[in-house]
Amino acid sequence: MSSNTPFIHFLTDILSYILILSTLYTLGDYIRVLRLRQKLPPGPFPWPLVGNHFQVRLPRPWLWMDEQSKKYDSSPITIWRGHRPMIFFHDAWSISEILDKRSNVYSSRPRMTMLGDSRDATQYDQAVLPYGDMWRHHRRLMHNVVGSQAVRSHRPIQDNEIKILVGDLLKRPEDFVMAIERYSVSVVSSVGFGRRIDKMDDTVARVALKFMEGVDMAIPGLFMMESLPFMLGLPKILYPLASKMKDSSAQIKAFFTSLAHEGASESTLPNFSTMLIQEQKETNLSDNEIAFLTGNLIGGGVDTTASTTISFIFAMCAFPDVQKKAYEEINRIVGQNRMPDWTDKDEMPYCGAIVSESLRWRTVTILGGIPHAPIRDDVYEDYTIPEGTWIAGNVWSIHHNSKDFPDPDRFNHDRFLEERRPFPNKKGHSAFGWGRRQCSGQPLAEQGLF
Ligand code: HEM
Repeated sequence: MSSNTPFIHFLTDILSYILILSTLYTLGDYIRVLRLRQKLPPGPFPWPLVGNHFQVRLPRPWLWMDEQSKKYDSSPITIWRGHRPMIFFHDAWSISEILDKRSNVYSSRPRMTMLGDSRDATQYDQAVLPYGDMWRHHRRLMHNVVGSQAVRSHRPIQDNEIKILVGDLLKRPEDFVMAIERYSVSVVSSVGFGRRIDKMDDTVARVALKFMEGVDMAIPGLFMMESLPFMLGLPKILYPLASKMKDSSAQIKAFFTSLAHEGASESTLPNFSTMLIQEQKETNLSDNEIAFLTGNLIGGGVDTTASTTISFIFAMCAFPDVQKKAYEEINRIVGQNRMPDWTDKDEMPYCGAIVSESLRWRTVTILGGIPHAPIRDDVYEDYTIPEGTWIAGNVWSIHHNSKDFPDPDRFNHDRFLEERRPFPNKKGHSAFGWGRRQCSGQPLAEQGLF
């Protein structure tokens, strides 16, 4: 008999224990999921460990969810990311009931692996911070730079950048996407760091393009790590994405920290970075928080505004009758000798309605942007929603509901002009989210889109 035999026995015993314990854990966990499932809105049957990860139909999961909502005849449906539930609402009224009317409960964020932990953002980033003092502090700082009063001071920046954009579009119409992206980056970079962007090969513009890849992070079914968070700790050789995320997040944070310090010390124009570095002297705002606050201008403000503008151009090509009406309005109110500006807005209802319809027709934050979470267990209809549950709106379904938006695929700005059909908010659409977590940059985005 070999001298290795006791060691081999020992190893086999250990492996058997590990196997038995993992099987028991998986079984116990699955029983917990199945019990919890009975108290939640309906949805497809989850598998052990991975939940519905492999059932979500990509690349457009909002269409699959819409089918599920119809199949179960329910606005809220439950999809499982691993053993954690996500509830997606499919009409404007039920999501508003929860996120607007119960905003005292539903203004936190769920723990997220991709958008939060993998970017080391959970403790520092306003967009994913749990509801609390730090989030309120960040929200107030952001409001000081892109709130409805503050954005008036950015009009000259937007006005100049729009003139350059129009020039670029006239010179090279085939490059319209790049011209619009440059415009969007330049506006937020000027506001954030006092630094204009001339060309798309500028470093800030390249980082902004990288950020655009990040919009998918809150889409269910795309990243296994979201269903199995322990994968974030796996070594590079087993799961390269985890290390890649951590490395690129460290680089992006260092980049925005130095850009903010540079903006505060070198730019002669008033900017957000100057305000934050001053705030850092008076409060305990960390460099990490400054990196995310300034980075959010780029992360939140570039792709959203650029994509909405691009959708608007597509709509004008596909629906020339709308374009004709807008052109007539501009000619009537502004004439041929100057550009429209914000003082004309009240007299240009068609153009205002076209902005709203662009945000509705092809909403960029199609699954509501970032999910909300309740700060405690809550009862909604017959369901008990546990604290921390991922709650989001399927904005594709909400904006394609023919009861609220008849003939929804038609770009019809008249729906924002006519006698308003009832809608849970005054704007008549849900592109900017709900309740206390509604988009911070909405005033800047709307001012720019007009
Ligand atoms: C068309 C343009 C935009 C759209 C459609 C949009 C949409 C959204 C949506 C749906 C959310 C999530 C809201 C919720 O949780 O209920 C959000 C959050 C946010 N947006 Fe925007 N956004 C736009 C432009 C901007 C701009 C220009 C900025 C910054 C200058 C910005 C900064 C943010 C921030 C910081 C949050 C996180 C808010 C929080 O958690 O407190 N967004 N946005």
